[in-house]
Amino acid sequence: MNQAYWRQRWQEHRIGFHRPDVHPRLPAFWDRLQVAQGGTVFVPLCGKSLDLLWLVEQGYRVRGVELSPIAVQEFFQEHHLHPQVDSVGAFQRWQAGPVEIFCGDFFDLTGAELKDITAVYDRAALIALPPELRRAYTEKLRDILPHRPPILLITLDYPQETRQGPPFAVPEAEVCALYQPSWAVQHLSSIDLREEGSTDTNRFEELVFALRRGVDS
Ligand SMILES: C[S@@+](CC[C@H](N)C(=O)[O-])C[C@H]1O[C@@H](n2cnc3c(N)ncnc32)[C@H](O)[C@@H]1O
Repeated sequence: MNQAYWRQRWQEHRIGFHRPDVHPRLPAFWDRLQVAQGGTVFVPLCGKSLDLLWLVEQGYRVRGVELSPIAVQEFFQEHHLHPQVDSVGAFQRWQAGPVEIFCGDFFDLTGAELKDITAVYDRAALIALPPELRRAYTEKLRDILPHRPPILLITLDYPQETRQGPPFAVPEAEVCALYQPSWAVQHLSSIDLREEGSTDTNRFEELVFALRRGVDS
């Protein structure tokens, strides 16, 4: 699951993770974070998700980070947006009004780019990564978000031995181990995806968490 893997997936258009609609858990649970309008929401590993535009419609600015220039270009093209492109550190920054996408490697973020972030939305970022990178990902979040903005986190849970990730299973115990004590973990919901059309024969659940500033901050 290195950079070459994701770049190739975008090149070959193998992007089954991309939804043609807003992820249903975003409008259902976003209010639980109680983020004031006008704030800036960080969306790590954002792909070309329509969730960015939903957040803008709710009155936020959004700042994504995405490795693939194909994803970034398609996002702006598909929504008829005309971005300005410049360089910020190791990133190419694409910006159109309230939407900014930093094109480059999440692990190159320094934190300087995220000082004004008021919340984080993670759908299919943590679960896109294998176990060793999940640890590195959350350690990086800890470094670059010292003010500990609240996070809406969506993961999947299923018997990992039944399929190869990504997406990987990240159960509640692992979420707690990765984020606490920097963030306090509240499990908001478990949704049985087999009741929503998934044909899986094994347990296949989506988990939604609200993470709030914890005791180490
Ligand atoms: C499973 S997709 C999810 C995309 C998006 N969150 C969504 O819901 O559609 C994971 C995305 O992370 C990107 N990615 C993977 N590793 C990355 C890294 N180190 N830095 C930035 N983006 C990365 C991939 O290119 C891919 O678009």
